[in-house]
Amino acid sequence: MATEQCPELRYLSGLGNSFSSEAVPGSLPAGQNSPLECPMGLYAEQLSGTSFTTPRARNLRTWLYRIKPSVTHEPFHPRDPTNGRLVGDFDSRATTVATPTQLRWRPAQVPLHPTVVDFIDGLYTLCGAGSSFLRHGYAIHMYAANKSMDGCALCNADGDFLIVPQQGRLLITTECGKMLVSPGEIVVVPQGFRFSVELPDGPSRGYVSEIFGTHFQLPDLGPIGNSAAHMPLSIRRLFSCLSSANGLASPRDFLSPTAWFEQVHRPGYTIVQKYGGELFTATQDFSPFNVVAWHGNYVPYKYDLSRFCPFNTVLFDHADPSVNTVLTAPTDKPGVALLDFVIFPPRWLVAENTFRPPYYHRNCMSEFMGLIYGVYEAKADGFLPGGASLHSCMTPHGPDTKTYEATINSRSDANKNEPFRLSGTLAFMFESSLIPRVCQWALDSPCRDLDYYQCWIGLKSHFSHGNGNGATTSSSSEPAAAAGSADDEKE
Ligand SMILES: O=C(O)Cc1cc(O)ccc1O
Ligand SMILES: [Fe+2]
Repeated sequence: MATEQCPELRYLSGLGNSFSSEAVPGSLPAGQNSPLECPMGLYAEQLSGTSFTTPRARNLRTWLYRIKPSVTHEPFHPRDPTNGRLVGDFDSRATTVATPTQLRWRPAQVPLHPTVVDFIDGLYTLCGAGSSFLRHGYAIHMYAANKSMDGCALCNADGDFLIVPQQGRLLITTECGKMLVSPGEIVVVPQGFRFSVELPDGPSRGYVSEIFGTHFQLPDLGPIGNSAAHMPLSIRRLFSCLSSANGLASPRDFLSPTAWFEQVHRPGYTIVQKYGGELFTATQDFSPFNVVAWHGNYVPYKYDLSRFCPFNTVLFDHADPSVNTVLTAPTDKPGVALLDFVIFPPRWLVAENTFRPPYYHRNCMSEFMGLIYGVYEAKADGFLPGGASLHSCMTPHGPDTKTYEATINSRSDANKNEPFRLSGTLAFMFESSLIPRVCQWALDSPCRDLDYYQCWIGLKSHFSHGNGNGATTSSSSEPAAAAGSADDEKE
């Protein structure tokens, strides 16, 4: 359905807010959640995103006022045909393997007519860790689809979906209302919401991260938000625009839907329940999008990544990518994420005497990357929009040979320290403290770039010792000439 046919697309602004929305004035009960009789004869139903006993600051739940309750359906059965490429439990060796190899995939071909694939059948897992049953872990999926879901809704009992469309818009109908999500935006559909995905542009593909047992939140701003807190008041006044808790993603740019419902008799309407990574179906004779009013703080939301206010170094050295975390799903360990969603948006690079592309590194966290458009700053070749890469725990990675050589060769340019605007690019990373196991079908995929390692093989030694004889010793008493000249340039 095109947007022009959706004048009802209106949003509520703010992340973590308690919202109220009614599609018909007067349909929301006043002053209580479950009156003896709800306005207009509606049923009250609570959807809990956290345990009843979760402390108030993190407690998430929404009250839905609907024409018929969700429970009115036939029994669940394993779905036939099953998708077969979804995993919710990575502790089993049946479908996944451990590999420290650097992995990269070319973009998946979106199925072509006459093959028809909707969002449910087009969704496949690449890797993940932990278990949806144990409420700890995550899965990384991708989707490639060419047909709107019709007569069915998906309900993910396993976790929250963070969907990153790369090609084609998604018109997502949820029990809270509708959202239109374009490439360059992301959408979060929390655990348990029934939703249906239409493809107004036809062929579509994108990335999905799924988290088990927790929810996304904004990262703390720490010294970014409090940067002037320790300064004298007079200075703080001067910098008043910088001293409040701003920067990165702002809560008001997160948009949630407004109540929308349909009252239709739909025999054979199918609820597809993703439960433990497996799909089950149950039929009912009405649309699940029958919520006339709702209130609460457990809601789907979308976010336009161009609203993100990136931070970076303004003098020297390369900031760690965590500086541009959009959303984080925490673990119980402070500062250690179950899954961070980080972006590499268009921005100014201004660091002086600095290797500006990402550094070479090995990370105790595991990094899955995707590219929405443009060229990623560490990969001159081979990492394409719609493609993906995985560098697991302690697997070395960094700029490809072409990027390294181009950067190093620019050291003699007169303008090497000039500000440079990185434009027309949007990459992202799902970064996790849990080590992923990789699905066998992802390793065997025709999209797998088996030559990925070659992008670093050409990196040659630039080591120059000064005495020209090429002999190497375990230590040197000579000062390093290159380091000395670098220091000279600093001030
Ligand atoms: O590996 C990557 O490309 C992601 C990344 C980017 C960066 O600027 C610094 C560290 C890092 O892991
Ligand atoms: Fe990295």
